[in-house]
Amino acid sequence: MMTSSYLSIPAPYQPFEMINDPGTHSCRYTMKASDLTMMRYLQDLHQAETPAPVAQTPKYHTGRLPNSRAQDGKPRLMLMGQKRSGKSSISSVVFHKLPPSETLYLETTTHITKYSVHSILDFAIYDLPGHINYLDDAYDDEATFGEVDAVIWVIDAQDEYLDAINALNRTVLILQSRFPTINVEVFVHKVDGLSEDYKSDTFRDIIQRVQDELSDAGYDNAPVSFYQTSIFDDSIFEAFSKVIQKLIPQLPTLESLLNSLCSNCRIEKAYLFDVLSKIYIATDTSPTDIGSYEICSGYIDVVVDISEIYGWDRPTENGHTADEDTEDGMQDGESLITMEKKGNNYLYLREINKYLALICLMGEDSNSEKKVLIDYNVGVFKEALSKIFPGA
Ligand SMILES: Nc1nc2c(ncn2[C@@H]2O[C@H](COP(=O)(O)OP(=O)(O)OP(=O)(O)O)[C@@H](O)[C@H]2O)c(=O)[nH]1
Repeated sequence: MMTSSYLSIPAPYQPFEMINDPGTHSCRYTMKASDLTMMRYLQDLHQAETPAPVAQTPKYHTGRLPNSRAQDGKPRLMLMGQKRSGKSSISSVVFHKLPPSETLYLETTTHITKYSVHSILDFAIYDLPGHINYLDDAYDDEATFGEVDAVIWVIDAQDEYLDAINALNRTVLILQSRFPTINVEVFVHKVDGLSEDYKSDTFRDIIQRVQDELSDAGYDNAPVSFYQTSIFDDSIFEAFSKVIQKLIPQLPTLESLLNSLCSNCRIEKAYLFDVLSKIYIATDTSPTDIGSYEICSGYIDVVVDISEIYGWDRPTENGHTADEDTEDGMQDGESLITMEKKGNNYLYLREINKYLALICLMGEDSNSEKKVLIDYNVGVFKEALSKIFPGA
């Protein structure tokens, strides 16, 4: 991979495309329909901010956070599962950047541990000790689950998992009867040590056992999803991204903005990343594959490392920077990287605000000569985001 990375270069703000006119041997500038489409999105945003009401009840609640007693819009997630299934390792790797190999030395969790994540969407993760049965009569369900938006149930796929499934089934049935709005996210974890065949057999078996139990109890449409995860690759970040996305009320708006950006700028895939956690809070609706996520997340690692050396203070809300010597015009970090093996393809990164970065895998016909136009459309996208997340 050859890099042509130019961090810290201010993005030109150019709404026009230069068109060569062969008849007159002259150039003219024209505003493209694509720009107008993005403009229209921007103008419609005040309506788009709240998802349109749907006739049928959605399968998942999409961020209205019905359990939040505090009404602060902050999602609360709970990590549950048998002891040694990998709960603390997951939160340490994803949110504290602990190298996966060092999770070997993590001590058993003895009390509920809270991790607060400060991002575009502040959220809290509670790590529950695996040896305590919270469904026991000694525990108050309302106090434990009353404010939770999603339960992440971790199953160790390398271990005997029948007990874990029984405990999960009991929990899901109680949640369905008492807290039906809580999303249950099952992480079939530690799949790194399994052969491909055994991995997919185990995954299918776990899904089947949970679904059978649910449909026997009459809950055919329970909000339960399954993921194969491991802390030794990007699968844990991908799974967490999908869990968090379900709790973002603005997701439909973000997706339609990204779709529009992709079609107007011939982008193959666009991700909106929370830079520090490497969780993507939205992507366009074209099919996702772990390969493109891995390329983008690797790119973020490189950019974060370089920014630690060459970065600058971002302007605060009143437009001043903590370090007033910062050059004028350096508002957004941006970077391009060329992937030699993939012909003309390149990756485009643009900082959106102090938490978010947009990363795009550009399509074949979107060569870097069109960068001015892409910059312009990304500028419009960024403006739209500042309306969706005011104050970010
Ligand atoms: N192979 C493999 N091992 C993992 C993975 N995730 C965690 N582990 C290992 O699993 C062991 C238990 O991990 P913990 O995170 O302490 O488990 P826990 O669920 O928090 O355990 P309790 O605190 O007892 O509830 C550690 O030795 C980790 O290194 C994974 O994805 N793959």
